[in-house]
Amino acid sequence: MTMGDKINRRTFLGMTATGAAGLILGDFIGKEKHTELAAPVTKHETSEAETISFYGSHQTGVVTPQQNFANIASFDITTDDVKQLQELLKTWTEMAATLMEGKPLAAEPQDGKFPPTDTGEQIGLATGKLTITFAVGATLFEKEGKDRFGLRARKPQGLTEMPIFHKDSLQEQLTHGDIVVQACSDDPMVCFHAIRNLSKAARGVAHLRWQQTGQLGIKSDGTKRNLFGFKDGTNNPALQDDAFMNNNVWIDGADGIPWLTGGTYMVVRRIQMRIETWDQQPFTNQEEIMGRQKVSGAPMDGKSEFDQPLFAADAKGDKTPLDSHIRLSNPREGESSERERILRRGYNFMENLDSVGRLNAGLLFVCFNRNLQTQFESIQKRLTNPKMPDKMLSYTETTGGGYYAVLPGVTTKGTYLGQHLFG
Ligand SMILES: C=CC1=C(C)c2cc3[nH]c(cc4nc(cc5[nH]c(cc1n2)c(C)c5CCC(=O)O)C(CCC(=O)O)=C4C)c(C)c3C=C
Ligand SMILES: [Fe+2]
Repeated sequence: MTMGDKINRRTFLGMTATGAAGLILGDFIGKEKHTELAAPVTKHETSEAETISFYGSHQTGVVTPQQNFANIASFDITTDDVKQLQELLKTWTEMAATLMEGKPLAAEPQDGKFPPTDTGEQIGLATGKLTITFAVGATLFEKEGKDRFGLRARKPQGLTEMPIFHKDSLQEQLTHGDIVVQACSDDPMVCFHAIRNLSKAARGVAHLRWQQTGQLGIKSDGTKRNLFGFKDGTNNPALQDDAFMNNNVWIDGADGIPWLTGGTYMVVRRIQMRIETWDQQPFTNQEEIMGRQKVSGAPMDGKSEFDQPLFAADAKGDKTPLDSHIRLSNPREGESSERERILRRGYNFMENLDSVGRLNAGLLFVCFNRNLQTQFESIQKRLTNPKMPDKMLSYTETTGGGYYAVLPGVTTKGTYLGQHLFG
């Protein structure tokens, strides 16, 4: 192929897969792509172990071992033309596959008279196991009573806008959105680059509604800690536990939403933590609030982190307070507790001071589950029950987030994210 040859989407994917050449994705949207073969580019130095394939029956970024950094961005669709929405999803599919491979979106320089296609700040960086996960909110199907894209009948019954729970302080500009994109990598620049370029490609069709970065401690072995200083994730299900994922995370034919088979539901909550107040609590109070020992992560009645706590039915001689976070999150009442279990995948956030000089920091809580109402909401309602709320609620305030349906994975090159939604 020579310079200036036209290539179609399938050729494009074939070429990026073999790393044959750099490409111009063109203006991405609304026009036929002027994908031309440009000068060969230096291949990014990415080792096999550092890149994750975009393709598969489930999207990545759910059961993928957690990378150290995240950038979650929520978009509002600004067009009411369903074709433009489909075109955006096609473009994002190609871009995500390319970005996750560690390839540039185009070989630069192109025509110097135009802005570059790829913004370039990732050049020379490894992908850091970049994953990009796409999910849709309830408003994509219906907004203010309007069937925007002819998709109303396809809305999963359980996919609502995230309700306001007791003590929530949701801010409109930090909440909901039509499509959410989660980029995770061991390099924060790579996350930013992904979101920035997806957003740039969406110009005129979708715009950013909110975005939130998050991070974990980098060089720690074992369970990472949250900003209250506790190990967070100890009793998360094992990522290799396929039986758990099939029962509690992945949506299948039995859920009666064929276009969502292979997907899951994602909950995002931007939870502000009242760090200064927490830091004044005595050590033992902190442990009683959480229901775990702070240094080791062991249960109150255990010795090491992965010991299982024993909750006595009558709470006599029981060392884990009834209103502690872990006891309310998981009362361990047999089968019903097992069915409720979720997969958590959150990150810490630390930003500038707030308007009254407090540390603006907290937990970007993310979880995945197969049923929003019988899993996440059931747990959340116990934690926020005004009769016996989670003690930790006095030190947290949720300001944003949303409910989203994670689209099934893309199995075949040439097909695109959410394709079955329109079928
Ligand atoms: C509704 C779901 C949950 C929210 C919201 C939530 C917020 C939140 N959690 C912590 C810190 C910890 N959580 C821990 C355990 C835990 N949390 C939830 C659910 C929510 N947490 C569950 C289901 C569990 C597992 C309970 C169990 O099975 O034992 C822990 C303990 C260690 C662990 O198992 O991960 C900590 C610590 C914070 C700081 C927070 C909001 C700011
Ligand atoms: Fe928790």
